Formats: sequence, C-alpha cells, structure tokens
Amino acid sequence: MPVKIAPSILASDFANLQKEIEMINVSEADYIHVDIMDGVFVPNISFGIPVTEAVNKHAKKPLDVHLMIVNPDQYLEAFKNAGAAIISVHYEACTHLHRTLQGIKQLGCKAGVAINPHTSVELLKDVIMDIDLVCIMSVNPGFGGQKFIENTYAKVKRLKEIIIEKGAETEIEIDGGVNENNAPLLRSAGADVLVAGSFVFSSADPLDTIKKLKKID
Ligand SMILES: O=C(CO)[C@H](O)[C@H](O)COP(=O)(O)O
Ligand SMILES: [Fe+2]
Repeated sequence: MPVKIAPSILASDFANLQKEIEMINVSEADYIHVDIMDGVFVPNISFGIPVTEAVNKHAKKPLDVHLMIVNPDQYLEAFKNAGAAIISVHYEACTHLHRTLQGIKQLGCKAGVAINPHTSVELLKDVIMDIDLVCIMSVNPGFGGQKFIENTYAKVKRLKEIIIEKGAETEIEIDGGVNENNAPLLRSAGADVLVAGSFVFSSADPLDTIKKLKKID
C-alpha cells in the first residue's frame, strides 16, 4: 500500500475553510485530519461538532477525526453523525479503552487510538487486534507547528513488530511536526499514514507539497 497523507486542517485558514477543503479534494491526499481539542485534555480549544459537520459537507475524502478530549464516549455518536470515517480517541483519556473501541466500531467507524509521546506502544499489546489505526503523537498534542520528537522512530518500529507478532491489520499514523525530512524515515520505520498540518498549509503550494509527501515511497 502506498503511504497515505492526511492534511490537518488545524493549520488551514478557518475563514476560508471551504476553499481549503476543496484544495484537499483535488489533491492526492487520502484523508482530511480533523483535530478536536477541548481545552481540558489539551491546553487549547480548536473547534467541535458543527465545524466538523460543515467540513464534511464539502469533503470528498474521509474524515480522520482526532479527539483530544476527555470523556470521548459521550461524543462518539455526534462525531459519527458529523461525518467521521475514522475516530481516534486518546489512550490517556479512556478508562475502558476496549469498550470505547467497540463503541466506535458499532457506529460503523474505524477505531483509532492516539498515544502521547510519553505513552509506550507496549501498552497497546492486549488491545491491538481491536484497533484499526494507532496514531503515534510525535509532538505533545494541543498545538500545530511544533518540533518533531525524534524518539518517534523507535516507537514506530516497535509498534510495527507488535502488529506483525500479533497478526493484526492495524495501520500506524504519525501526527505532529511531519515534514519532507522526517517523512521518508517514518515510512521506512513502518508508518502507513502521515498527518501534516503546518508543512502543507504554510507552504507556497499546498497541492504540490501533498504530492511530494505522497511520493516518498
Ligand atoms: O494533533 C495535532 C496537534 O495536537 C495536529 O494534528 C498536529 O499537530 C499536526 O500539525 P503539525 O503538522 O503542524 O504539527
Ligand atoms: Fe491530530
């Protein structure tokens, strides 16, 4: 499978969101990454359900919804109804992760688990068969435009080993500080999906930047 690219609209121009979505629609991107921040789980507030719904009205690519919120179970159905194809919850925000994953799947969405930089991939071993996508955070969640944490490569490699060992079909997504320098290294470590916010939207030609990321294989 070729690498998948998920531009994060967190770094886009919110006042021209429709235009930004239309750019992603005609690009080689695979998903639209939607960052939901509640100001409690992370020290920032982004946007929520109505904006996700508005994005979905124009989107021609699946919405990859990254919930950086406490009590995610309470909002799963609302995000499904707002258009989410993939819903990722944070490991650190779920007391009953297995139950939460079943809940996401029952809604007909792909079930993702995001892990903070301090969270070991070893903690996912017992639930890996139930996870469609692991989102390894390569920055501390809450803000776009942060510096990539180098330890991520080792985490990707180890997680890939666990997935193979267990015979799971889980995809590995990397989120935070992805750029043209670390993308090929992440790919060879075992990454399947690369989220890119600032790198895409701060570039002079976002369409071309997405194309370049897609070509790293
Ligand atoms: O989840 C996120 C932040 O918590 C964003 O998806 C991530 O930061 C992407 O933005 P950038 O590529 O600018 O780092
Ligand atoms: Fe994200």
